[in-house]
Amino acid sequence: MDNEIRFFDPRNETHSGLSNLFERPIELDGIPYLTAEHAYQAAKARDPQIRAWLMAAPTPELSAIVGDSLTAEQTVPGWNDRHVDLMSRILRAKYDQHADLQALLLSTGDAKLVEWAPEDGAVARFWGEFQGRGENTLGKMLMGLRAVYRHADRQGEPGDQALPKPGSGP
Ligand SMILES: Nc1c(N[C@@H]2O[C@H](COP(=O)(O)O)[C@@H](O)[C@H]2O)[nH]c(=O)[nH]c1=O
Repeated sequence: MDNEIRFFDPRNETHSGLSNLFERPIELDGIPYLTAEHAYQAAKARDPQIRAWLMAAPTPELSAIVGDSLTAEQTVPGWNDRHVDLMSRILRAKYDQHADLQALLLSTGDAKLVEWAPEDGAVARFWGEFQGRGENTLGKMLMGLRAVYRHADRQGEPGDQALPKPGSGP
C-alpha cells in the first residue's frame, strides 16, 4: 500500500463521497435517511423526539454535532457495543445503493484510506486520524468494503447479488 488518500470535507474534495456527511440519501431497514451520518446519529438517541430531530437535521454536520453531544442517559443502551456494527451496515447500504460511490471507492485501488480530521479529539482519533495518529476505524471499514466489492467484481457478479444484504443486525 504505497499511497494514502485523505478525506474529510464532505464537499469540494475529490473523495468527498467517502465522507459519511456526503449529501446522499440512504435507506436502512426500510427507513430513508438524508445521509449516512443522519442514519448513524439518529440511531444513537433514546428519546423518539431527539431521534426525529437527528434524522431531520438541516445538515449532516448538525446531526453529527448534536448526536455527539448526547448524554449517556440520552443514548440508547448498549450503544458502545453496537455502533461499529451499525456503521458497517450503514456503509454497506450507502455503497450498495449508489453505484457512483461504489465506483469512487473502487477507484482508490490499494491506497490507504484515512478520515483525516482537522481537529484533535477522541472521536477524530477513533473514526480517523489526527496528524497521522488514530485508529482510523472508518478508513479501515471502507478498505474492507472496497475489498469485498473488488472481489465481487472479479467474480463477475453484481455486488448486490454476491454480497449479503444489509438489513439484519442492531
Ligand atoms: N467527516 C466529518 C466527520 N466525521 C464523522 O463524524 C462522525 C462522528 O461520529 P460519533 O463518533 O458518533 O460522534 C463519524 O461518522 C465520522 O466519520 N465529522 C464532522 O463533524 N465533519 C466531517 O466532515
